[in-house]
Amino acid sequence: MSHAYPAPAKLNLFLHVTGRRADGYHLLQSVFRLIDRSDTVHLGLREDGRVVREGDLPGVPEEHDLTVRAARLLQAHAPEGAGVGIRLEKVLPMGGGLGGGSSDAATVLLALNRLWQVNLPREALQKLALRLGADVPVFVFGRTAFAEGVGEVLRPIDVPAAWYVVLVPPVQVPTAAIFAAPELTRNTPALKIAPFSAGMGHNDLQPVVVERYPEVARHLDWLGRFGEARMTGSGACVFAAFGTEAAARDVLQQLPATMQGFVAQGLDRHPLYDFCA
Ligand SMILES: C[C@@](CO)(OP(=O)(O)O)[C@H](O)COP(=O)(O)OP(=O)(O)OC[C@H]1O[C@@H](n2ccc(N)nc2=O)[C@H](O)[C@@H]1O
Ligand SMILES: Nc1ncnc2c1ncn2[C@@H]1O[C@H](COP(=O)(O)OP(=O)(O)O)[C@@H](O)[C@H]1O
Repeated sequence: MSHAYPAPAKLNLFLHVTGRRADGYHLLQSVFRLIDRSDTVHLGLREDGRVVREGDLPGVPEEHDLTVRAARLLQAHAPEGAGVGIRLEKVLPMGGGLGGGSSDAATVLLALNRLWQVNLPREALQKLALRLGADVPVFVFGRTAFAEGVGEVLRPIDVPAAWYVVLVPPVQVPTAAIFAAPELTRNTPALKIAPFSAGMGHNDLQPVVVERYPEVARHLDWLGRFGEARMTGSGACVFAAFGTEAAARDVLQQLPATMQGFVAQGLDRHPLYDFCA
């Protein structure tokens, strides 16, 4: 018997690169907003101590799959014999800046924390999450967050209710290559945490991606006719915020046949928020 758990996407409402650590990782400031567009992670408990991926994820071998790695990390804290079969229903585009793979991994941590009765507190689970990637802790944190460090220093922040039009350009952007670009601005002055306001900040990765991926530029230009259009994370997806669902749907309806997109609502809480204390 397997159970289904949602893994929601995120948007970076802004993303500033404020510096670089000695190990090459970049220091960021960002507001992460979860949205109600999700992958689904199916988990079936096993008692033979094995973590098994069921089904294929094109381009991602089982040993690299963040969900498999997440389960194996948590196993160190689980009772003898705890195992799981993992099947993913992907909706979120890979390499889209929506954090799908990271969210899948966080969902595995949150769900197995309960199913295996590991009961780690949230902070400990966030530390494990960081070992999987800079983007994983925020999904365990589970609330709209002002992020610093490499994305792991998280504080809750209030953001007004919003509906987002998200466009999915038909390209995958490799995160590491964008951070490594010589022309990337790495010295945006650090902000003090302040009340969030619409249109606040910018995305330092955006000009680098726009220059290299004309499709991202084309999608930004189109969406920019209806609101402030911005890229999330290292792209390729772009979004704009609207005050009502009707306004967002009206824009999506006008999307040309050569583009793909969806409407999603901002979430104040991860659907599995209560899975850890
Ligand atoms: C840019 C962001 C913004 O939320 O999102 P995505 O576009 O990936 O969704 C994240 O910082 C991405 O986090 P994540 O996708 O987990 O990245 P990781 O696997 O940890 O790192 C991939 C590579 O990107 C570079 N990297 C990543 C994060 C960071 N703060 N500085 C970096 O320089 C490093 O070269 C690293 O090897
Ligand atoms: N379970 C997974 N789902 C998606 N991608 C994964 C997964 N495990 C590892 N990856 C790798 O992580 C990369 C980034 O994926 P993802 O988090 O979906 O996008 P992004 O980081 O751009 O938001 C993928 O291109 C893929 O190689």
